[in-house]
Order: sequence, then C-alpha cells, then structure tokens
Amino acid sequence: MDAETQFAVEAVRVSKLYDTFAALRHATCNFATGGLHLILGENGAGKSTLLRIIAGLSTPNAGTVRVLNQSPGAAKGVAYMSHAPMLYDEMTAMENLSYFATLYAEPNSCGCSISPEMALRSVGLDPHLTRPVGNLSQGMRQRASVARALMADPVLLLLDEPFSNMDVEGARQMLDLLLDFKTWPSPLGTRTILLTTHQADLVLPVADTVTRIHRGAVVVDAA
Ligand SMILES: Nc1ncnc2c1ncn2[C@@H]1O[C@H](COP(=O)(O)OP(=O)(O)OP(=O)(O)O)[C@@H](O)[C@H]1O
Repeated sequence: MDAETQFAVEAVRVSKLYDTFAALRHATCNFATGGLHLILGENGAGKSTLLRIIAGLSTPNAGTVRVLNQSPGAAKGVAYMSHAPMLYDEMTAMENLSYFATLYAEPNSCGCSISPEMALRSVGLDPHLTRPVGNLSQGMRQRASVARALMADPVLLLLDEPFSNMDVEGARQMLDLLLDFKTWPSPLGTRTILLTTHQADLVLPVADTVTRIHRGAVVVDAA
C-alpha cells in the first residue's frame, strides 16, 4: 500500500439495490488507515451489504468505492469474515485452516500469511483439537472463523459480527486480540479494521470512528 494513502476505504454515494429495494442509499463514508472502525445499525440497516461491497463480493449499482487505493476485490491484503460460518463442519479447525491456507497461496492473494497454527493460537484455540468444527461451541467456531481471516495476514480486516455467539468475557478477549493484531507489523502498511457488531457497548470505548447506518443511509460518520 502507498504509505501516503490516507484512507483504507473510501465509499462515495454508494447504492445497492435488490430489485427495487435499496439496501444502501447514497452511502458515503471514509475509513482512515490504521483505525478500528465500528459500523453500527439496526437489523437490515445495510452493514453487511457495505462490508461485502468493500470486500469486492458485491457490486454497487451506483457510487464509487476505493479500497487501499484500488478497486474492491483488486486490493491485496484484504480479508473478510462473513457473519455466516465459513468453515466446514466435518473438518477440525486445523484442517479447515490448512485447507484455506492452500487458497491463500494462489497468485491473487497477498503472498504473505500467518500459519494456521499461529492463527488458531492467536485466537485462543488449540491447533491440536480433534473435534470437528461442527462439534465445537458456537463461540469456538467464531474464534476459528476469525482465525481464518487472520491467516491471510490482512492489512485491511473486514469483520461482520465477530463477537456473535460469544459471552461477554469471550467477546472482550476477541476484541483485545483484534486490538493487538492491529499493532502487528505488516509489509503492506498500517493495519485497519472495520467491524460490525450489535455489542456496541463493548467496542465504542476503543473505536476510532463510528459510522451509523439506518435504512441504508449513513446517518452519522463521526470521529
Ligand atoms: N441478496 C439479497 N437479496 C435481497 N435482499 C437482500 C439481500 N441481501 C440483503 N438484503 C436486504 O438488504 C437489507 C440490508 O441487509 P444487510 O444484511 O446488509 O443488513 P445488516 O445491517 O447487516 O443487518 P443485520 O444486523 O441483521 O445483519 C435487508 O433488508 C436485507 O433483507
């Protein structure tokens, strides 16, 4: 990433339609490089839609989006965690991450990675767990999902509900982990995290910015 890049993500008047329904309406929001950015909003507000567009997984109908100064999907060093599980239930956490590690070795990836073992340890999971993911507690599965995203060693980490299914203590530990991860040196530059959560009280004290979305529109974009 260019060291001069001020914003990890710039979204200008972004709209996303599903048939005639506007999941996002002229949403404009910028996320500074190096920040922990919190995106809040009611169920169905458009938070996941925005993250998916930034991740390059969904194309807006209107507006412009720049991610690490490139088009969404083109930028290296971006990892996205969906709120839906992205792991195979019948495999262990280690088997899952080892499998996905082979995908991160593809030419399109950033070329740098954190080992499956280190990613699992960093979220507090034992890499030698023999239980398949489908038999883990929901909180442990969530940790494994976050570990999968960390494994790409992202300079921009997009997390959709990383604390869901976690008790308060587990969520705190996960937040501490993310804050620590943000300080890890990266050859691609300063790390930035965007996350959505319904546990706003947990993250608000440490968030650098808060972006509120209501019915598809950005209503507050405050530092
Ligand atoms: N593929 C789709 N087809 C049709 N409508 C969709 C699709 N994806 C999302 N929507 C609708 O777009 C709106 C925004 O959805 P989105 O998932 O972005 O909200 P959200 O803020 O992430 O909500 P939650 O907090 O419940 O996860 C919702 O009304 C949702 O039903």
